[in-house]
Amino acid sequence: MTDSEKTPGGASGGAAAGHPERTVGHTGEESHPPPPLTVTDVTVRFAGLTALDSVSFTVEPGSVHAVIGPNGAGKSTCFNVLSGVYRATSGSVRLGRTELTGLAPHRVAALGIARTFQNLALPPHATVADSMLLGRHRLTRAGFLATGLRLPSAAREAREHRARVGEIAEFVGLAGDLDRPAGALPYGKQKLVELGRALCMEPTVLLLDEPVAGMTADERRRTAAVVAGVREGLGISIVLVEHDMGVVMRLADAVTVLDFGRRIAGGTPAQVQSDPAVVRAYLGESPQSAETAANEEATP
Ligand SMILES: Nc1ncnc2c1ncn2[C@@H]1O[C@H](COP(=O)(O)OP(=O)(O)OP(=O)(O)O)[C@@H](O)[C@H]1O
Repeated sequence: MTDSEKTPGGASGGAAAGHPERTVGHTGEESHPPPPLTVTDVTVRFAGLTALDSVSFTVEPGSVHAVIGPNGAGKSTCFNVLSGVYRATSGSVRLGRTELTGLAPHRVAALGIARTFQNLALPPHATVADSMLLGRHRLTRAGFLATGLRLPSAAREAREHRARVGEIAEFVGLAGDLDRPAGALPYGKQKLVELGRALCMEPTVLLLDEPVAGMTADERRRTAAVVAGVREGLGISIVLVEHDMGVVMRLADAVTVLDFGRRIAGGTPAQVQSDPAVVRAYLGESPQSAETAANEEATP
């Protein structure tokens, strides 16, 4: 991956111009590298079917970690365990020293793990700004009463949140769309609104569920550039479940490969790309042709 590919506004993207300063969070405090996200021996069983079988991997701080595998490999199950939607039958998921296993999704989110959805989950008539403001909910300090009574403190806080939404909108390339209904935007931009809403939570870990699924080639490139920019500019750890091998190869620092619920390989994109077990399971081709195919997909 070249530097330009990693940066929004670079050759492959042109998505976003301004990075919000990494040190300027909603609190104005200095941000620290996120703790590692450690998945240890996670098993998930559904009525006799083992969807995940003792899977372990670590998402290193500030890295993009892709989870890939053929259909039914267990990627979505893994994603759902990380976001708290599914409870692991056994094993553990930790953010630093904090155990996440068994926490409800809103508790996981409150710990700074934001997610996007494979299918769009935007309020249909809300503007882009209001949709993104939803992501600020957990950071809102003014209580119901202060907001309802329109106290100056609540008004000031609301202004600060809107300003931050503006910065993040610029970062993901939506600055010109803030007042438009999110539902009226092209699909690729709606997905960026979702990404922006997740970033508005000021997460330390971002879980992306097939972020480029259903996009045109141009939208894929723009979105990949934004994701690369998030990693570069904000230092957030990113877990990426994605079918598009080109995007995975371009964005990921590390890849975990699942097949029939088992982790069959892990390493850098180059390592897994030439791993015979991966080629057999995932690509079903000879290592030579698999590598060629992935390289071709990675070429914009
Ligand atoms: N809620 C559930 N109840 C029963 N079985 C499930 C459930 N969710 C997933 N499975 C099964 O677990 C296995 C793994 O599914 P999962 O959706 O995690 O795979 P995946 O890698 O995300 O597949 P795809 O790429 O097709 O989305 C599959 O056999 C699937 O049918």
